[in-house]
Amino acid sequence: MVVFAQALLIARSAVPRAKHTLRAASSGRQLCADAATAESLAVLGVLPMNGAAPYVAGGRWRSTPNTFAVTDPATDDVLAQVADCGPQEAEAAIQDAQNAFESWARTPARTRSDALRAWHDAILAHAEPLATVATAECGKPLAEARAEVAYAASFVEWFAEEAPRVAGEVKSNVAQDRRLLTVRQPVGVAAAITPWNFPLAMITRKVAPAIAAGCPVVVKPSEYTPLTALALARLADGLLPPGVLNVIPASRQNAQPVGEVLCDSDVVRALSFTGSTAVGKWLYSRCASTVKKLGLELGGNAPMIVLKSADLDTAVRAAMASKYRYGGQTCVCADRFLVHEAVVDAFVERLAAEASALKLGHGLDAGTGIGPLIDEAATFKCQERVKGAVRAGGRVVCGGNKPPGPGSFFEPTVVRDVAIDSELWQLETFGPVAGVAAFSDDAEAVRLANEGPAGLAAYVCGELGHAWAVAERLDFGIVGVNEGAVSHAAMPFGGTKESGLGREGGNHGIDEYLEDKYLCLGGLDM
Ligand SMILES: NC(=O)c1ccc[n+]([C@@H]2O[C@H](COP(=O)([O-])OP(=O)(O)OC[C@H]3O[C@@H](n4cnc5c(N)ncnc54)[C@H](O)[C@@H]3O)[C@@H](O)[C@H]2O)c1
Ligand SMILES: O=C[C@H](O)CS(=O)(=O)O
Repeated sequence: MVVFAQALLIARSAVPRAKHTLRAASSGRQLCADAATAESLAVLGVLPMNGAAPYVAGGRWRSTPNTFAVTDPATDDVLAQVADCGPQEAEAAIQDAQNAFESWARTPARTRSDALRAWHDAILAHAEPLATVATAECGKPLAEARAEVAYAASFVEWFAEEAPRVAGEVKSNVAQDRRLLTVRQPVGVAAAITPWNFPLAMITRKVAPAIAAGCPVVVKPSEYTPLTALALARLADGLLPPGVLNVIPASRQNAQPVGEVLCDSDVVRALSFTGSTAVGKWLYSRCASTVKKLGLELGGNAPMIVLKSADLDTAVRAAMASKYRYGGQTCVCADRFLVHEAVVDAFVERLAAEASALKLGHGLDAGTGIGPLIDEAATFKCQERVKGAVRAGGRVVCGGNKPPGPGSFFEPTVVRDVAIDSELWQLETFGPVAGVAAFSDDAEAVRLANEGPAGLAAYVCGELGHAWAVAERLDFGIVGVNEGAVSHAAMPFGGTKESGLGREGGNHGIDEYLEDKYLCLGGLDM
């Protein structure tokens, strides 16, 4: 079982970054401008149709009249054109999924398990091209992308094993004239709307349990990372029946119109979303009209409490593993550091020294510790949050700037003496910026950590008994104790408060796609 290892290590290989185009044997049309990505897409079988990467629905790869561009955030170069699905394509994909539902629901669980296992194996067999495409689209260092491939595959493996274990129950001791049974049945067609920051794992964390349960899925990936989603789907070709896995990429302009179709359809019985809290709230309200089963994995703003009893090496290691993973663009990154006044100077000095040592660069280049943020808006947000924190009395210890040149980069940054009412403290920044505030009293640290609408992840470093006592008082779905890299397919992932609804992964992740049906067998004379 894969434990999600922290991948801040230097990327191992320098994938050649020659500039030439790959011309698909079939159409001879250019798909991708970047050599490493083009070769990877070819290996994965994501080849152009009418000059753009096609989408898949009902087991058929199709093109659309319109396409949208996918860019490399490190260079601002256009990587490829991709089919731009709108409401019409979404409606058709839902119907394709519905057409597949009855047969897939009746398929023996072991058969569903075997199909998922084969997909898992195909993903791992194509780990390098998958990682390369993911890095090209979302910018994460190749080492982290490789780790994400393993993480994504671990969800497919986990739910391949869960599929045959779905079972009902019988209560035979309630009454003489009846037997009471439950069976667990797939809810029906599921929809998944996913973010760009884990373009593989956020899809398999939804699709694997749905397919294991017997639910066909329509996936709308992020407009930033559609090629990665299409590559995953291509690897499922021939392993899943037509219509079980449908991927409908859409441009930013089509995201909401497609979302409306998915929400308004009474054929879609479950919708699982991972992304910002604002969009999650919109989907929550839009799904009310059809009362769907809803899974929401939303925004974070994680506190990390460093207690007086903390071991400094452990605390800094946990901070680096959490804060600067994928340049701080994960929903579980530590953002708000509450550090006991007795250790804050030493902690800040060590953290700034290690953060400053991270090399900015293209994710495919060896030595890159932090790649670009996803777009210019993300770097602007970081810059504004740092400026605001300084205006409120904070002090930049390292970083704090967008370096000159192309790409949406931002320096790994530590700001200390951050005001609790500053936006850097109050809001999720989603960048490589650590905000540090000192505390003197543990109860005050817990109060500050629990303040606000975010309840996804929290961290606490200290002597074990001391840290555990604090951890149990934190109002979050996930708590790391002396550890900054906590996510694992075997454990429930999700948040309290406005960080979401439901849990993904673990022993109950498949429940999101099942209905319990109670059957009463009466008229027995025993
Ligand atoms: N809790 C988690 O597991 C988790 C994981 C990853 C990211 N996130 C959160 O996601 C955010 C960053 O990801 P993002 O920028 O992709 O989020 P986002 O909400 O902007 O986009 C997420 C997905 O929703 C789609 N979308 C956007 N507006 C939509 C609309 N009106 N209707 C339908 N679909 C719409 C996007 O196209 C994308 O596919 C951060 O807040 C982060 O904390 C949470
Ligand atoms: O950011 C989103 C992911 O859920 C974080 S993790 O890879 O699951 O830790």
